[in-house]
Amino acid sequence: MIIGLTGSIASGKSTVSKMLEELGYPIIDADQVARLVVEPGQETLVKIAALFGQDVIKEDGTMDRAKVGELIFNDPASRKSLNDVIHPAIRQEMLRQRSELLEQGHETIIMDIPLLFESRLQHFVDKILVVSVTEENQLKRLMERNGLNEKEARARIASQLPMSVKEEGADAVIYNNGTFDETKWQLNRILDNWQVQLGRE
Ligand SMILES: CC(C)(COP(=O)(O)OP(=O)(O)OC[C@H]1O[C@@H](n2cnc3c(N)ncnc32)[C@H](O)[C@@H]1O)[C@@H](O)C(=O)NCCC(=O)NCCS
Ligand SMILES: Nc1ncnc2c1ncn2[C@@H]1O[C@H](COP(=O)(O)OP(=O)(O)OP(=O)(O)O)[C@@H](O)[C@H]1O
Repeated sequence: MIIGLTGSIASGKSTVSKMLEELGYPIIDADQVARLVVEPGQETLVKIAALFGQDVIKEDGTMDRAKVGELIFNDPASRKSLNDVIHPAIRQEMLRQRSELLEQGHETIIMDIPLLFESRLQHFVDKILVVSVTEENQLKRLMERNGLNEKEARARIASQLPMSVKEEGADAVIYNNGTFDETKWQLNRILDNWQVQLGRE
């Protein structure tokens, strides 16, 4: 079974993904893949520099994530241009990792994809698990974690589909507003319900 783990920015996907990893499930992390495909020497990074200018490449040849973030979270047209260049590369690498894990005999694979709904990738997965959070907690956690002011944090939240739309498309929802233990308890209950097998035991 391929489980798609998604939610909104700072809703707690990485937190839940870590819990799943501790339980022994293999994880494909789209945010990590997004970093891989822009490493120095990658064609995608050259395309991004052509889009936004050499200014977004740091002296050591890596992408200036803060600069690109500032551009794309404040301007839908830039966001679309970046997505058009980077998403095909991310999709290709995620599918490669998925095949590799299936070949290794894993029965359950977690694909942590923040933009699963925005990019219409529902067909990549068998079940969709959404990590939800109230807007108040989301804003507070995002500002704290990324050191953003309220305006910057709101711009990032607004760059994604509303939480309610994602909940509607979910097979199960984790409400991540309480303690970490409460979140873990909800996760375990969902895995029991779905009768998820680890495989390779
Ligand atoms: C814009 C970038 C450079 C900012 O990097 P930064 O290190 O500050 O953030 P990070 O990569 O950890 O992403 C944090 C979160 O931002 C949100 N986010 C990232 N990219 C996008 C996007 N194009 N549209 C909407 N939300 C996004 C996601 O919820 C993600 O989990 C980076 O997010 C990026 O390369 N984005 C494009 C690739 C992408 O769409 N990634 C999302 C998963 S496929
Ligand atoms: N139940 C919780 N109680 C308190 N803080 C939490 C809880 N869950 C997550 N957090 C904190 O909120 C922040 C966002 O969580 P996390 O990084 O897991 O979100 P995410 O959905 O993976 O974010 P992104 O989309 O930006 O990658 C982190 O600093 C995390 O430690």
